[in-house]
Amino acid sequence: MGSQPVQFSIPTVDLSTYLRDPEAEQANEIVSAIRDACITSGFFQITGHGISTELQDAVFKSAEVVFKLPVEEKIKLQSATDGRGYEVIGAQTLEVGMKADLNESYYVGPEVAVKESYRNFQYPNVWPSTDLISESEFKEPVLEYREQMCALANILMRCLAKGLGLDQHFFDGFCKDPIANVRLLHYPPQPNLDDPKQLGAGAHTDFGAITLLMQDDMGGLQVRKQDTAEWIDVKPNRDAYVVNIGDMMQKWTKGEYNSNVHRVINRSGKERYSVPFFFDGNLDYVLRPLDGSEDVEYTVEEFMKERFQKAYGTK
Ligand SMILES: O=C(O)CCC(=O)C(=O)O
Ligand SMILES: [Fe+2]
Repeated sequence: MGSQPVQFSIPTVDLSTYLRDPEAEQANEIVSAIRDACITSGFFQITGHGISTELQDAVFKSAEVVFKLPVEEKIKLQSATDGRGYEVIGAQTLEVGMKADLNESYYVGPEVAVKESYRNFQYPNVWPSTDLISESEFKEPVLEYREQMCALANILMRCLAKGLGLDQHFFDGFCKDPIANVRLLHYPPQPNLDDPKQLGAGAHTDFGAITLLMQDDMGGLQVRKQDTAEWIDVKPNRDAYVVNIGDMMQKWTKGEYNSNVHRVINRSGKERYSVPFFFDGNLDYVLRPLDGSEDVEYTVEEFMKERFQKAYGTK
């Protein structure tokens, strides 16, 4: 027991027992399966998460509706600030040396009061005119979804804390009033399946604490198995969230939890939709090394600014 090295895996874990009673004996098995995933692949899938199919369908529908708008309407939904509203196809090239990523996306954060100036990462949302898309078709389901995903992320952070041998409430302060954004993503089919330089999303790691991804049935997400340099397909499962560890959590845990490289190639011949939810914690939270070592402390805001600067030279 415990002496076998943990194998690379992307397990599917049913969270329902944990949700019913986090103190139950079986809940410990869930915590332990999630820990094994976090220390190897950095990826796992969860079913039994409690988010309704109706709400998920409504969010996928919102994505379809917004991306079907004419290009001249979509570009009006771009924001002057990063991380909100529409982003055109090819706006990002996540992997150096590759063609621009073949996706378009739309970012939604929490609603904020109108002000003269905004703090980093706390910018106002951009909404399509209600002449184009009604609030009940877009704004309402996406905001409701964001709320529910925050609650689910909070629960997962408790599992992650337990998996590190910490009190389950250890991350509660980090989770309060978090920077947490929904990204609606649309990947057109690859025009040329033999072009190795064209990816839907180039190889990258996520920046924040954890990402919870809802994906359709098309497939295309791949995770890097570092020891063999293989790309492992993440099996699409409409009922599951793909959860992965981000760079902030990797650094915070001194590498115990793994922020792994992943990419997307839409080989399905059809449109692919996915909806990552990036959970990055409270901007003012001070990240202290979990092993109690005397490293410098830094806030979530400082970490995220530095990470964005490294990737895009902005902020
Ligand atoms: O669309 C996907 O499956 C993954 C998207 C992703 O990795 C990201 O947006 O960071
Ligand atoms: Fe990602």
